[in-house]
Amino acid sequence: MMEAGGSRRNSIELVGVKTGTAMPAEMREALHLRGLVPAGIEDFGKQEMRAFKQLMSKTSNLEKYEFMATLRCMSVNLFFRLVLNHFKEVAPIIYTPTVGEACLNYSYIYPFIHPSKTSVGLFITLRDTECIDTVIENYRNTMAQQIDPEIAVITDGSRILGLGDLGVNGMGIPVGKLQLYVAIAGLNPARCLPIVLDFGTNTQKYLDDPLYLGTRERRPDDETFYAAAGTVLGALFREFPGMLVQFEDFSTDHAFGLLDRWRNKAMCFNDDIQGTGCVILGGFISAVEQAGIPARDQRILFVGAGSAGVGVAKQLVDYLVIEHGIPEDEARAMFWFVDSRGMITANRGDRLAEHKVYFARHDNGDTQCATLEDTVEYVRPTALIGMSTIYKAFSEPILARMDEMNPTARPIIFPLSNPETKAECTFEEAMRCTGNRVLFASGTAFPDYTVPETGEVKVPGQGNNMYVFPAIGLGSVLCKPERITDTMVFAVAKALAGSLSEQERARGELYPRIERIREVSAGLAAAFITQAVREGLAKETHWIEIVESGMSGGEPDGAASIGKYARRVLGEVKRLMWAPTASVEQYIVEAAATENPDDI
Ligand SMILES: O=C([O-])CC(=O)C(=O)O
Ligand SMILES: [Mg+2]
Repeated sequence: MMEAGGSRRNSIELVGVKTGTAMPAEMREALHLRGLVPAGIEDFGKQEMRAFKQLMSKTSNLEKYEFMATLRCMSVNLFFRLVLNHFKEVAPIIYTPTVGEACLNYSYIYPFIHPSKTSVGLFITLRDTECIDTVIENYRNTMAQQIDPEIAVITDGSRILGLGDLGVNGMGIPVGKLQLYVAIAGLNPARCLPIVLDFGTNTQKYLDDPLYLGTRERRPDDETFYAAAGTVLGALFREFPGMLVQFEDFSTDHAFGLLDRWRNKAMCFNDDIQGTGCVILGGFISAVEQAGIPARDQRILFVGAGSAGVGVAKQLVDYLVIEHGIPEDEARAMFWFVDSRGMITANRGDRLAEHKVYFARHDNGDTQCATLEDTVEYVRPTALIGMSTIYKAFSEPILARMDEMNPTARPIIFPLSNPETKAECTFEEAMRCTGNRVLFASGTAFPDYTVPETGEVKVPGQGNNMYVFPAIGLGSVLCKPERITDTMVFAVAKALAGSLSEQERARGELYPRIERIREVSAGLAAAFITQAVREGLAKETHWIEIVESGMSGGEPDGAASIGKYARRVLGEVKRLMWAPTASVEQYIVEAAATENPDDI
């Protein structure tokens, strides 16, 4: 096994380097390392402890992010063991909120070391789209063993979180999302492809910044954008048939435009529209169940009327119609919106953007509310949903009013803007101002809150799409639906609400504890696959058989039985999820079998 010479020897050396302090004695001998490395021979657990200690010793979150990014280049295996085994601490570093800070600084912290092959993503400029086949060929040549990617997360950096147009710096988002795909959904890291469409930026600061890494020009017009994006997507779907594309953080119009153009043609979804909608719906279902008033008595005030907010509200309407039998007109009348000009009404005097018309109020008579405060007094909401990216828009007086106005029902307050610097309020504020009664979900991660009087620790719900996109993606990658339908996404939202444990429910939580996210995601993926099979859209016949074997027992039809069918699928989903290798011996066997140990 240890003979030297040629690429075999190189491969063994690489394995040796990758195992680091875990390198077995005979490998050290064979590689002539006697005297060159410390004596201690460790297992992976020890390495993980040391890495975690080093990580935690960094004082700023950005330093922690950089540490993780470097670790990822050095050992995929160690990186993911750290993420998986310390998810609660590490997720906010590699993902939101720190990833936002990392994107803002992307051009400054870009590493000097060459990234490991698996972390290579695609940076595609407008010029590159003219020779897209070469770009894909180049990517292929970097891939070990020529395995095709099974998922791409793609952005053009034009609307990164709530931070705006960051251009190429937005690459941190597809990278971070895919790291969560591996940790949460067990996708193989070697088969994940982050892509940024570097078509320029309209942010002058970057155009003027000598260290900006992207294309130094303004963004193209719509026609050029759609043609160029179409060239890239067409090539990706052609070259990697069966690959899932997740659209991420495109400016709102393009997000909807791309989704409309591709959703019926290929396996794709938009995380900010469908993923965010799904996770909010899941949390909302749980909140409505716990609020203490009938669903149809909810009065829901949305703050921020971008198309994402409106899209989310429409999903809530569908839910109220389908699950609570409320007629659509009545369900729609349970919603109010506030934008920068105040409450959205049909007679406000301005021309409403197309997407706002559906929810514009017609029953306000002469009343117009110019501010959120006025609208709250007028609507007397039971639920306040923030998608405004306005920091502290839910001021303490507004939160206190939500408490006073809802003496019997528990107020629902969802500050969903992201990252923390854009959040409408914090968990601590919402708890304090509502006598700890709030049913809370935020877009960013907030710390736990200890109730001063009782010492009870309250855990904030994180209505972040990380609860669902990994499951939608995993489900898609496994059963390969011809397309991803709203009803498949709806099945995931319902399964998410259904995934709360007895204790979580008793504590008034709206989402399962983050530590359980991998297990929960497997269940959600199973619900997705089951629904895809039921809709006749799953192309992997393997799943059709498994789902049908579960259905053949004569169980009742209908959405409520999805969970039951899904359980039969769950075992198979779990079996197929990737996990980092825990034993050094196994790792060496795997690494020796691959051309490129960087990938494991
Ligand atoms: O990345 C996140 O944390 C959630 C998300 O998709 C966004 O805010 O665009
Ligand atoms: Mg996003």
